[in-house]
Amino acid sequence: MRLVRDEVRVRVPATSANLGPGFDSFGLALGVWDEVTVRAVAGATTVTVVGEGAQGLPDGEEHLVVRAVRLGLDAVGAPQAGLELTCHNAIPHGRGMGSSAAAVVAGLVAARGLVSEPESLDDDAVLALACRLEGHPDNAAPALLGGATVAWEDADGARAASVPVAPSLRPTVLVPATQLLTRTARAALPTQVPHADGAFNAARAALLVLALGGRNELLMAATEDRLHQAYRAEAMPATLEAVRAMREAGWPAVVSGAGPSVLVLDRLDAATARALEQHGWQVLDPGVPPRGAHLL
Ligand SMILES: Nc1ncnc2c1ncn2[C@@H]1O[C@H](COP(=O)(O)OP(=O)(O)OP(=O)(O)O)[C@@H](O)[C@H]1O
Ligand SMILES: N[C@@H](CCO)C(=O)O
Repeated sequence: MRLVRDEVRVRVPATSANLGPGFDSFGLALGVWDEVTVRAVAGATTVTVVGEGAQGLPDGEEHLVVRAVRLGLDAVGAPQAGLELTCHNAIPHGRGMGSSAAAVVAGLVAARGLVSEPESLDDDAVLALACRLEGHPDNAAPALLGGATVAWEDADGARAASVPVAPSLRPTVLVPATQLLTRTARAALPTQVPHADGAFNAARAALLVLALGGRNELLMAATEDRLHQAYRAEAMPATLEAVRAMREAGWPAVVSGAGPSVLVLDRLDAATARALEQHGWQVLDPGVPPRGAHLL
């Protein structure tokens, strides 16, 4: 395998995982995009970040996008090179909007763009590699494929299938100022859950497929969860309180990914959005891109 290009540019969307009952499996692409330019160079690896993460991210080999490019090149037997990265980041970090999965998917799609046989890094291969590096296919799948996805793992690794999304679905994301790392939110989960709660979530997750496809009257029931959100309340009390209040007012609100953002599977009216902004939430109306990460 050879490198056939010395520069590629990749766009990758934010994502929201879980969508309530689909813990570690459902995901939705959101129209907030990071853009990464990767150049293969003779010298040492350098990283320039503009926007989210401009301060505090590694600027060399430890940077997540660099690690993902290298993983992709190694996986197909392509030679490594020095890398010059420029990242224009819009996806907030540590907010439950899939920033780390986006970084990994961007690096792998960049590797696909650099090599002589890009088909050896097809979507199945990229998803499997993304999960080796980042762990969670529920964000990586919609970042790669766009739209809504269900991801699962079998003996061969991570797999994903797309779920039809009605054009009328207009999600809203409420983003707080504070961050919460996924590993902190996962540490709050129990090792076992009641059988009845498993059955409860299985029915809701099945309903969610219908609701995403346009059965809007099912959205409230389809976004109920007993497997993860309540367990995480102590780690993000304001988020769980916002979800509770929104649902009481009739909005299909859930914790976005591992939090602390809130995902509402509906478009808010202006007065509700204004009230939330006054309480410190940034209100996004990102849309659902039907296409995921791609080369520009
Ligand atoms: N674009 C990026 N470039 C490099 N590193 C990143 C990038 N985005 C995220 N990271 C790394 O991932 C960390 C955040 O990952 P984490 O999984 O905790 O949150 P998230 O991906 O934003 O949310 P979630 O997985 O719940 O949707 C950041 O602190 C940073 O170390
Ligand atoms: N399913 C994951 C999403 C975050 O990567 C979680 O809720 O922990």
